[in-house]
Parts: sequence; structure tokens; C-alpha cells
Amino acid sequence: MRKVGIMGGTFDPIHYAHLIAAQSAMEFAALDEVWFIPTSSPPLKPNAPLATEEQRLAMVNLAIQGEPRFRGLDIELNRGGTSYSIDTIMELRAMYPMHQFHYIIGSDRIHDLPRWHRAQELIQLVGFIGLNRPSEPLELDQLPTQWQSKLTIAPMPLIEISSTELRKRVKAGKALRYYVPDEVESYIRRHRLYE
Ligand SMILES: Nc1ncnc2c1ncn2[C@@H]1O[C@H](COP(=O)(O)OP(=O)(O)OP(=O)(O)O)[C@@H](O)[C@H]1O
Ligand SMILES: O=C(O)c1ccc[n+]([C@@H]2O[C@H](COP(=O)([O-])O)[C@@H](O)[C@H]2O)c1
Repeated sequence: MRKVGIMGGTFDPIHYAHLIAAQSAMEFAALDEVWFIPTSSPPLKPNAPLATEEQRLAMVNLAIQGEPRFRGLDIELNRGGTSYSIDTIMELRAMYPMHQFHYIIGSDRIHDLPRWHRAQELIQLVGFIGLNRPSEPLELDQLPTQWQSKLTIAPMPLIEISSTELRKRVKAGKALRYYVPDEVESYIRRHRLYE
């Protein structure tokens, strides 16, 4: 049996906090691998991503190259439409019956977990590894008890980097260096993303 963490996200663009979150979850929960899965259409976000699906996946693959335990998956892009996690988990469980999956999420997403599509079924299929995020600090007591019992909190240095802030930085002509891997910055500049 392999323990696999699922790092789902819009990744518009992927940044260092995503990578540190994945590494923290991997260390804490003794995961064998983390699979990064870019969404097609993110369920609870008001705006559509700015970069294309191909560009977001390309940036994920550039960011994780060199870490053999990290892998980028196009399963949600191939399925298209709204990327509900229940569909992804069911598909992955059917494809990899010997794997045990854990969903990795930041505190902003932890708070809206009960509003996820078919949340009651999802909770039966997968455990969650949560990471604190300074913009929306963890408030576990706000979460129904049945969710609290399915959630493990992994320690991670608080890092207030968001893709929204990075898109604003590009628009304002500011540097991305030290916020994203160099290869991701080069890709963003080459494709003139977020300008
Ligand atoms: N700074 C961070 N610390 C911890 N977790 C994070 C951080 N940034 C993102 N995450 C988590 O990573 C996952 C994917 O996030 P996402 O791709 O939406 O990035 P984002 O920075 O929140 O994007 P945006 O600003 O566009 O909303 C989510 O579970 C999110 O909570
Ligand atoms: O299944 C849902 O209803 C659902 C609702 C909100 C978020 N998610 C998943 O959570 C992950 C992070 O979402 P986001 O919007 O922060 O990029 C991504 O994989 C989404 O598909 C899933």
C-alpha cells in the first residue's frame, strides 16, 4: 500500500507556499508521494483562472521537477467542467485500489469543507491533512465534529503567499523572484501571463 497526498489547486500560478505545504504534509503524515492536481474549473472560486489549463499544468510540472516523490496529474483537466474532489477521489480509488489517499488543504479550504459537493460521501472516502494559512487562521471549533475527526493538522511555517498576490505583483511590474521557483517565473515572463 502506498500513502499518497493529493494537492489539488488552481495553481494560477503555483508558488512556494504550495510546495512547502506539500512537503510539510508529506513529512508529517509519512506520505510516499504527493500528486499535484490542477483544477479545470475550481468549484468555489468566483473568477475563472487567468492562465490556461495547459499553462497551469506546465507551471506545476516545472515547479516539482527534481523531487521524484512529487507528480503532476492532468486527471481533472481531462475530465473538464467543475472539478469536484469527490469525482477525483472516486476516479483515483478505482484506478489505484492499493493506494491510500489523503487530501491536502490550506485553512481557507478547511473552513468551507462542509460546503463541498457531496461532502458527506467525500468524508467517508478520504482523510484530510490541513495546513494553517495566515490570511485565514485555523478555527477548528467552527467545523462540525465529524469533520474535525477526519482532519490532521500538519505543522508548517506560516507563509502569506497567494496566487492572487502574485498576479497583482506581475501586473504592477514587481519581481516574482523568491516567491516562485525560477523556472516558473521564466515561464510566466515568456508567456506574458498576468500582465
Ligand atoms: N500560503 C499558503 N499556505 C498554506 N496553504 C496554502 C497557501 N496557499 C495556498 N494554499 C493551499 O493550497 C491549495 C491550492 O491553493 P490555490 O491554488 O487556490 O492557491 P491560492 O494562493 O489560494 O490562490 P488564489 O489566491 O488565486 O485564491 C489550497 O488548499 C490552499 O488552501
Ligand atoms: O469538491 C468540491 O466541492 C470542492 C470545493 C472547493 C475546493 N475543492 C478542491 O480544493 C482544491 C483547492 O481549491 P482552490 O479553489 O483553492 O484551488 C482543488 O482541488 C479544488 O477542486 C473542491
